[in-house]
Amino acid sequence: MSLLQLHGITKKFPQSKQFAVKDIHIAIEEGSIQAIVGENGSGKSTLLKLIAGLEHPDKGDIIFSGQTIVNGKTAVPANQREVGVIFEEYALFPQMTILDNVRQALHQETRNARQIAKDSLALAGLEDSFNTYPHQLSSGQRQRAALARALASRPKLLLLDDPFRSLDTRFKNEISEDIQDIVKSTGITAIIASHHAKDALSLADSIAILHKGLLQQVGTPIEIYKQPANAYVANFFGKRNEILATPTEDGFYAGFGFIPHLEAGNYTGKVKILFRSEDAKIKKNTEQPLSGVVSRILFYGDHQIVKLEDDEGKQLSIKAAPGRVFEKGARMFFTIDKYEIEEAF
Ligand SMILES: Nc1ncnc2c1ncn2[C@@H]1O[C@H](COP(=O)(O)OP(=O)(O)OP(=O)(O)O)[C@@H](O)[C@H]1O
Repeated sequence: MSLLQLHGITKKFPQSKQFAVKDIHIAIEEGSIQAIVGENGSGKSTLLKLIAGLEHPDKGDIIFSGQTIVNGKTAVPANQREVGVIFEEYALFPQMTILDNVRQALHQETRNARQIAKDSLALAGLEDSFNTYPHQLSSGQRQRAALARALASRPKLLLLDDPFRSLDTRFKNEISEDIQDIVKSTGITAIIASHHAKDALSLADSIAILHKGLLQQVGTPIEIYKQPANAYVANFFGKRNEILATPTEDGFYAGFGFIPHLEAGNYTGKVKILFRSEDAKIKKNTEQPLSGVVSRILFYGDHQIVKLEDDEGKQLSIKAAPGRVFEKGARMFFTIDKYEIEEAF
């Protein structure tokens, strides 16, 4: 069942020429983690603010937990929506301990506020730091404290705006796993905005991609990665190789050699062959119709990327196992297991 539905949400700021978000339709399942990803300025924060009630859309409706909370000019105020937010602008108060920071987020009349704040901090993994001040915490711990503060009032929906922004990989992975655990154990629904595509792939149940305020695709991480709706989405999750090729009856000729393809004859003009570095394989067998000369080897610990060049200096990248030894200048043979074809012009 959907907890949240956006219907045709559109917002343009008066000072701006472009729409911040335009005609957004999306339904978010209860208890799920929805990632909203996109480059800087794509409209992620605006969308979260519209959901939180911190901005009002020019057009569109929002239905939250079965109730219409935004409809034309009318809207339920932000403080009456059961939404917890983690925005960079709402940093922790530096002069308060983190326990007081979390308590302060609760209603004054809340009974057992101290205990609730402690429970929230414990849920966010900060049971040993109640009396510390924000400056005494690491950036990862501060992010946890912000999480505890947003969770304290037990919202139905948690909005996190780029929670990994200033975290290094270790903290990022830890917090990412904790957010997953917390969401799944409390039943809270979370929407996480991030400009980092890879974080979203491992964390979210569903991913929505925004580009210049327009929704490009919504789907599971596997759908988005394996069946991108367009070239923008495909490249957002890692730039694809692009080889220019000429069709013949039974395949395509490219600078790297021949790519057999039974329906190549259906194409009249030049095409682009598009594939990810993991969809090609370097072979020991030298009787492959595709080859290139190693121009660069990039080692990443758990894998390496080998760049091959054709005779005209055009490059492509192939992912290889970390233990394999490659030599710059050597000719390597390869296959492309999965690719897309696009008309070039
Ligand atoms: N208060 C505002 N006044 C005017 N323009 C704004 C305002 N807030 C956002 N914008 C504009 O709306 C567009 C979307 O901005 P938004 O902050 O939502 O993007 P974002 O994807 O969250 O970017 P980032 O990753 O940099 O935070 C941008 O062009 C931005 O300049």
